[in-house]
Amino acid sequence: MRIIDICEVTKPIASPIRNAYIDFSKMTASLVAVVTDVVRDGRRVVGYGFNSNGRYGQGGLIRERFRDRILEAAPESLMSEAGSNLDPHRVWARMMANEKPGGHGERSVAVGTIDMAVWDAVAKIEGKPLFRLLAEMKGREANPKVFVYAAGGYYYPGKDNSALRAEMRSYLDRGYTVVKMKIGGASIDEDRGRIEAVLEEIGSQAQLAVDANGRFDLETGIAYAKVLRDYPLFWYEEIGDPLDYALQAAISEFYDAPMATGENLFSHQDARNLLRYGGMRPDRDYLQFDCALSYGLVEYLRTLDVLRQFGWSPSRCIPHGGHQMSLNIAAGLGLGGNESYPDLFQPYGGFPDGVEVIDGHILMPELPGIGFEGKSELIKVMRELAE
Ligand SMILES: O=C([O-])CC(=O)C(=O)O
Ligand SMILES: [Mg+2]
Repeated sequence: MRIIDICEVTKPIASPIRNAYIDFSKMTASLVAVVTDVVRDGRRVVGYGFNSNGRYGQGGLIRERFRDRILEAAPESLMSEAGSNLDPHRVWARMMANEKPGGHGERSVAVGTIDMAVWDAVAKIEGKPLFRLLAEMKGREANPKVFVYAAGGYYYPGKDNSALRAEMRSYLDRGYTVVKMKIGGASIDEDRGRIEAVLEEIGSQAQLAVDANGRFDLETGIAYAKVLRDYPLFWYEEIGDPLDYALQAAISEFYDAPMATGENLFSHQDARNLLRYGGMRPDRDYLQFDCALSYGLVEYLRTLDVLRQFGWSPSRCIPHGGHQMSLNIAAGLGLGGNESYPDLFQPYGGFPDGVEVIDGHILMPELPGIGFEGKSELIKVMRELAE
């Protein structure tokens, strides 16, 4: 068997929203297909992947470097020992040949996107859901019930507190028990009003997480911590620059309740530095590394090894990104859950058709691969690329 082609297309996922750092008016994502010569159920096996929101499409890097490295490799050098499937670790090593360490830039997004497609193909060739394959690989029991929370609460032109409340209410109506909103894109007084409006709306039906998207300096992060600690928040997310571990550690002196960060750390080395120097607490804080932005699942497995070395449980991980890849990792490897954007970044995010959120959890359907074939709007776009 072999990979016969790798296709990429850069697609818009633009919307008029903004967080404290960026707007999404020009946001794009790369969609990738890894085309194999394997046939299952009368159909060519094609693995699909895409990067999650927040970083832009990576067509340049994919087409100029990573695609060709894979296609130029001897097919048997990318296969498992048994020769019956691709070995994602070997494909990964091939992609990263002649790449220096450190300074991860956005090549981690390009590699993560292709890596997602490789895992999708591998699980389809095995004829199993990826989460079942991952659990088998690690000798553990899969748990198809996954916690998900609703991310939104963006700043939006003309959006007032009643619109924000209505948005959050709609998430509760759809079964979510944790909702997230943005902070740091307005004055602290305005944000306080927004938070109080949402807390009044959700009452005891749900919990609220807030996300500063790395906007704050130490002084502002502490000022917000002093306001936020009066509320029963689910977490206080990405307070300062993602690579400023000393800032993260300093905030923990002002904020006892859970904090979350990691969506902009793109390697297991960066994750290790966060755990070494960031003052994050394994009994309450959350880690949001997103494989689709950070060299894929091959690298995420290394990150999970780092967590173990530092005494962290995988259940403290609730990845950023709202994609089905992380749902599979959560169900297969025991993560604490996954993000979800009920109204954004479609058709890429979300769940297979018919999957409902009940009491803050979904049940993974038994679909081969990552499960994209179960989401009709998504698979339609994917097949336009390669089938
Ligand atoms: O607004 C964004 O860039 C997305 C984000 O931080 C999140 O989902 O946590
Ligand atoms: Mg975030």
